[in-house]
Amino acid sequence: MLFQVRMDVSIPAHLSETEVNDLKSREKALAQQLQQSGKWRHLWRIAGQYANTSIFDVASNEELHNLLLSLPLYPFMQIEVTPLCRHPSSIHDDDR
Ligand SMILES: O=C(O)C[C@H]1C=CC(=O)O1
Repeated sequence: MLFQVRMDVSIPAHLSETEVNDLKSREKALAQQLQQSGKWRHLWRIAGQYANTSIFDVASNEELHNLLLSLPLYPFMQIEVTPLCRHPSSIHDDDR
C-alpha cells in the first residue's frame, strides 16, 4: 500500500543543541534504514520549509502508523497522510 506523507517539523526552542543534534541524527539513521528496506520509497525536502513529502510502501495502515510513531522527531511533527492508488495512465509498473 502506498501513502504520500507530508511531515512539517517544529522543534521547540527550549531543547538544547545537543538534544536537537541527537534527535536529528537518530531520525536520519532510521530514515535511511527505512529507505534501504524499501518502506520509505521517496523522501523530498519541500523547498523553503522544514518539511518533507514522502512516499511510503507498507503492508497496512497500522504498519504506517507504527512506523511514523517510531520516528524520533515524531513528537515535533505535524503529519498529513494521503492514501494512493495506481493511476490508470501511469507507465510505472511498481506504482501499486
Ligand atoms: O528533515 C525532515 O524532513 C524530518 C525527518 C524526515 C527524515 C529525516 O531525516 O528527518
